[in-house]
Amino acid sequence: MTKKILKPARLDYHDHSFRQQLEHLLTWENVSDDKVHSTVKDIITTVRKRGDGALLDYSRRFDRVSASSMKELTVSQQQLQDALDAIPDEQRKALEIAAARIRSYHKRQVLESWTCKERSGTKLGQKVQPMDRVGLYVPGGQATYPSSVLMNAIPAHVAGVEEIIMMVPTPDGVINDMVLAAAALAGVHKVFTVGGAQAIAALAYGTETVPRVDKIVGPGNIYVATAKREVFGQVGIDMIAGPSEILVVCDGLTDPDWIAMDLFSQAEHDEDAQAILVSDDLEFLHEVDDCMNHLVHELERREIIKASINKRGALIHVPNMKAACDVVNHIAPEHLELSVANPEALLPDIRHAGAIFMGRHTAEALGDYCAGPNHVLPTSGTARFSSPLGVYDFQKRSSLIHFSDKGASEMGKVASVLARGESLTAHARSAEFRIKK
Ligand SMILES: NC(=O)c1ccc[n+]([C@@H]2O[C@H](COP(=O)([O-])OP(=O)(O)OC[C@H]3O[C@@H](n4cnc5c(N)ncnc54)[C@H](O)[C@@H]3O)[C@@H](O)[C@H]2O)c1
Ligand SMILES: N[C@H](CO)Cc1c[nH]c[nH+]1
Ligand SMILES: [Zn+2]
Repeated sequence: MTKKILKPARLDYHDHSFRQQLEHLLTWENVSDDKVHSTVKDIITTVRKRGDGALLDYSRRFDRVSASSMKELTVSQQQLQDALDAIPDEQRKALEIAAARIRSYHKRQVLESWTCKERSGTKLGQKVQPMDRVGLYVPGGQATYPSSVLMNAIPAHVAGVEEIIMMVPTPDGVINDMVLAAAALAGVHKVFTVGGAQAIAALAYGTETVPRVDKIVGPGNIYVATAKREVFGQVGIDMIAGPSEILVVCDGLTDPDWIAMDLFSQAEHDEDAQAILVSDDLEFLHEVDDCMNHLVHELERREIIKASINKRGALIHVPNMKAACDVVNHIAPEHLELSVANPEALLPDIRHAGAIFMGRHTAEALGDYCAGPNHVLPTSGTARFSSPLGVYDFQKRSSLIHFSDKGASEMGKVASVLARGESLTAHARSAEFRIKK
C-alpha cells in the first residue's frame, strides 16, 4: 500500500457552505499580496532608473546568472539558428508540426480592414494594422517552455508585427536549445535572457539595450503577472495569465487513471496551479483520488504536484451535469475538459472557460502543444471577460471617416444640436461651417 500523500479538498454542491468553500479554494489573488506588490514596484522603479545595470543585478540575484554586460544576456540570430540545427530531428520535427498547426489555426483569426459607403457618398470604415513592436514573455523559472515561444510568437508573426522581442529567464545561466530553436522557427527578432518583473519593466520602459515595446504578452508567475498589471497603461498587455488551471467535468465513465493524469498535467506546472475534478459520480471521485495517490509517485515533479493538489486541488460532487456547468461558470477556468459521452450537449450551458476540450480523448495536454489553438489563456476567473491570446491581440484598429459635402451638411446639423446641448460652441460652429446654405 503506497502512502497517501495527496489530499485534495472534498466539496459537495449540496453543502450549505459550498459557495464559501469554493471561494476559499479559488483565492489565488490573495497570494498576490502586498509583499509581492512592493517587491515588483521596487524592481520596476529600479529598472526605470538604472536600466541595463538593474537587469544585470536582478539576474544575478533571482536567476543566479552572473553577467557583466547585456551582451551576455543577448542571444544572436546566429545562436537561434544554431540551436535549431543542433536539436535532435525528432524534436525539430515535433516543433515544426506544432508550429504549422498553430499558424494555420491562427491565420483564421486575422481581422481585415473594411469600408462602407452611405447614400450621401460618405465613407466609413475601420483600418486594421499590426503593432510595430511587441514583447513576448516566455516563462522559464521552474520549467522551460518552447511551446510558449510558438504560442506567443506565431500569432504576432501572422498579424505582421515588425519587431518581436522575447524575454526568457535562464536560471543558473542554462539556456534551453529547444526554446531558442522555437524562437528561430517562429521568427522572433531579438531574444534577451532576462526574466521576472525586471523583464516586464525593461519591455515597458526600455533600457539602453532592450527596446521599449507597444504591448507585452505571455504568461508568467506571480511576479510577472503583478508586473504586467503594474505597467498596463504605459504599454498594452494581453491578459493576466497566471498559474495554470484545469477543471475536468466527468460523468464517471472515463478511465480514472486518465483523469488523474490530466489533473496532474496542470498541477505539475506550479505549486500555485489549480486542478479540480467535478463529477456526479461520488464513487468515481474516490477512484480518481486513489489513482492520483498511486500515480503521483511515478512523476519527477511530485513535490510540485503535491503542493498544488494539497493547497488548491479539489474533488467536487454535484447532483447532475446542470450543477456541473453551474460550477464551471462560477470558476471560469483556464482549461475545461468535458470528459463525458456527449460534450456537445453540455456546450450550450458553458459560459466561461479559456479553452474547452471536448470528449474523453481530448487530453488538455494536446492543446498545450499541438492542437493549434493558443495555450496562453486567461486564468483566475478572468475568462469571464478575456479570451485566448490570438492574432487580434497584435492588431489594432483605427476608425475611418470620410464625409462627402452632402453628408457633412446633413450631419453638421445633427452635430450642431448635440454640441450646443453640451455648451461646446466651437464644436457646434465647426460643424455648422459645413452646412450648405
Ligand atoms: N497561462 C498560460 O498560458 C501559461 C503557460 C505556461 C506557463 N504558465 C505558468 O507560468 C508560470 C511560470 O512560472 P515560473 O516561475 O516557472 O517562471 P517565470 O519565468 O514566470 O518566473 C521566473 C522569474 O521569477 C522571478 N522571481 C522568482 N522568485 C522571485 C522573488 N522571490 N522575487 C522576485 N522575483 C522572483 C525571477 O526573476 C525569475 O526569473 C507557472 O505558474 C505556469 O503555470 C502559464
Ligand atoms: N498548460 C500551460 C498553460 O496553462 C501551457 C503549457 C506549456 N507547456 C505545457 N503546458
Ligand atoms: Zn500545461
